[in-house]
Amino acid sequence: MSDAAGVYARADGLRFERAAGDPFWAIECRDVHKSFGSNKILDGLSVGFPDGMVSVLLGPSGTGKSVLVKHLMGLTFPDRGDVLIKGRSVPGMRMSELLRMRTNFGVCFQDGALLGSMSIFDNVAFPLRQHTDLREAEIAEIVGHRLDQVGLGSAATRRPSELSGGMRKRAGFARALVLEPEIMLFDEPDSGLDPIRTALLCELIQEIHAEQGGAYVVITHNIAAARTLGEYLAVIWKGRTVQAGEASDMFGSADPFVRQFLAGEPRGPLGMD
Ligand SMILES: Nc1ncnc2c1ncn2[C@@H]1O[C@H](COP(=O)(O)OP(=O)(O)OP(=O)(O)O)[C@@H](O)[C@H]1O
Repeated sequence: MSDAAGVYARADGLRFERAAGDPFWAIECRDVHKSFGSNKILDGLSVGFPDGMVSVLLGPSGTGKSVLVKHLMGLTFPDRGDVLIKGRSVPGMRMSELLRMRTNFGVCFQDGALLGSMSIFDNVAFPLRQHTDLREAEIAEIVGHRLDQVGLGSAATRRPSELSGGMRKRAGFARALVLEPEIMLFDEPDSGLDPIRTALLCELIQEIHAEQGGAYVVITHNIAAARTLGEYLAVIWKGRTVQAGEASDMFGSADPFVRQFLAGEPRGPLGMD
């Protein structure tokens, strides 16, 4: 792709404007193929996630969303095709580059993925102790700030088992933020939360994104959350992008699969199998 300004059309039909030298896509998958044995999972997937926006990745269960995320972080590699993070090819990176690149990702897992034997403070401090040589006083300041940001300032000394599911997710979010990543991935942040806690978590994600910027990618099956959070939506099915684009276009899509999926309709191209 050229670096010049202009309107570009992608393989999946999406058109976007780009200023000269502006890296529009923080993440880009180009014609990615991946099989496990004879099980073809990604079948020529082309999709991008823009910088500076909250994107939502949607698709039926078992369609390859988690496999796609593993490709983004270089935890697995395409059989064919390319994955680019900020324009750099992940499969082309040496191990040292991969490890550096991964510190630029903040990942929020469903249950927070906290270490049960450590306090919330130590969990959030963990990446700073692992990846920086900051002094403890500096670490304490950063951790305190992040815990305040997610509303857990008074829970620092507690263990993960003493927190609710929603609090654990927020603690995981605080931990994912401490290295100031340029890209944040959220794996079903709403899972197990009631609608009010989900709405509050969506608000928090939006607030922190508005403050910090960067590319956020949220995987969810929750269409209400997608509607609230998503500035940019990508719908994948059977290992390919059905449609991707700005939220307003996607919620008005004429594509029968996208319409069915975003409306949660039982009838349409997607059935039980
Ligand atoms: N390492 C692996 N080896 C073999 N098969 C795998 C491996 N990883 C994933 N798969 C298969 O790839 C398919 C897609 O899985 P994936 O977890 O990416 O789906 P998903 O879209 O994230 O689903 P869900 O919405 O239910 O989380 C599944 O059939 C899964 O069994």
